[in-house]
Amino acid sequence: MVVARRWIQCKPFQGAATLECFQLIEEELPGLKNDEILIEALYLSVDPYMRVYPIQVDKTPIALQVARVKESKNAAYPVGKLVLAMVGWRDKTVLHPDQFNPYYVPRFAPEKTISELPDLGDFPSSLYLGILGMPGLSGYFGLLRQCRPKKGDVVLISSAASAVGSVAGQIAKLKGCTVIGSAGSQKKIDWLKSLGFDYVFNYKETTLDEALQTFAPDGIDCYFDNVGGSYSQTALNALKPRGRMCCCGYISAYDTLNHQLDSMKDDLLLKIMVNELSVSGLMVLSFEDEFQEALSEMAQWIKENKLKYKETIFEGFTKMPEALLEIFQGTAVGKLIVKA
Ligand SMILES: NC(=O)C1=CN([C@@H]2O[C@H](COP(=O)(O)OP(=O)(O)OC[C@H]3O[C@@H](n4cnc5c(N)ncnc54)[C@H](OP(=O)(O)O)[C@@H]3O)[C@@H](O)[C@H]2O)C=CC1
Ligand SMILES: CCCCCC(=O)/C=C/[C@@H]1[C@@H](C/C=C\CCCC(=O)O)[C@@H](O)C[C@H]1O
Repeated sequence: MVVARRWIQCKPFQGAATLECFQLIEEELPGLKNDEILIEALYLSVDPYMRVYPIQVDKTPIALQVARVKESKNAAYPVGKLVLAMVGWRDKTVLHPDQFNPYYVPRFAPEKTISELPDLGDFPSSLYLGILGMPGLSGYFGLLRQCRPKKGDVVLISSAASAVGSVAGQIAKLKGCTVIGSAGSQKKIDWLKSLGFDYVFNYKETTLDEALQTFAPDGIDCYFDNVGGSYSQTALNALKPRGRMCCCGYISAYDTLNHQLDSMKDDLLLKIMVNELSVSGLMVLSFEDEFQEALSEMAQWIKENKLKYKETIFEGFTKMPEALLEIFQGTAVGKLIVKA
């Protein structure tokens, strides 16, 4: 008989989570059926998103773990094999390696519970939960694909000492950027300096406004957001024209909520992040080099009656103010023109 332990959330979150919200329980595991395996956790990831993830399995919060096969009735999973398993806060689990992931949500969790460890060479297996796992990949793709840093750019990273932020900031350095990072303790500040961050500050002692006045008086080119809220509003305001922002996290809010994010459903940054929205500002003169090509294409569409137009023409130069007011009264259809 194998006894497993798992944590359950025994009380609802009401504001900041407390230890009393969790209870450790024991349960006897069933014997293995054909093709099943018994795995034992070696390392479990602890991630901010666990506080708000919409699914628990029998009240057990989500977690990815590095686990070792302890018993097996599946030739493909011999005893001793290491796997990544999204089985939650459990120390031992009996499962079929191909089972559907009970924590599955499209875009948020994979369909399968078990996945292979990446074949990357001789690294401690715990790294596959951090820098060589989801957090590291978040820093990598969030910075390179969404911030798109260029050599010489000024890049701001919030929660810069976090698993995600520390990767994003180091990659920004590798790309030749000037990197500003914030964190909440001197120990983290010292670590960031050792990583080569150009400027670091403790956001609990220095406001972002003050830090940017000193470190980036001309503004920033990229902002890698891990925190949301007023910090991110300030960072947004500091972005230069055509600056880029990655909405990666909103940790300033997770532990202030009841279990779900519903109470923040209209928050712009949260919606952009969770729905992975691409939002871009436009000032059309930025496309001036392409105007001739665009006008030729539209002229051809008009000739082919594929693109149509309307005009509302006010007669006489003296009608300018009346025409402008008309725009906001909105009764005229089509482009407003004054025939002088
Ligand atoms: N979009 C995605 O796919 C992913 C997004 N993320 C997000 O990245 C961010 C970092 O995650 P991860 O690296 O795993 O985190 P870590 O657990 O490594 O670090 C979290 C840090 O966040 C800071 N923090 C905690 N509470 C607050 C608060 N109320 N206000 C401001 N900062 C706070 C603390 O550092 P300090 O206060 O010292 O800065 C804490 O150490 C999170 O927002 C997370 O949701 C993570 C993984 C994937
Ligand atoms: C707003 C929740 C946290 C978002 C940032 C983050 O840490 C993402 C982590 C993902 C995670 C999905 C997490 C939560 C999505 C639930 C949001 C909701 O609408 O309820 C998972 O996909 C692994 C990390 O990439």
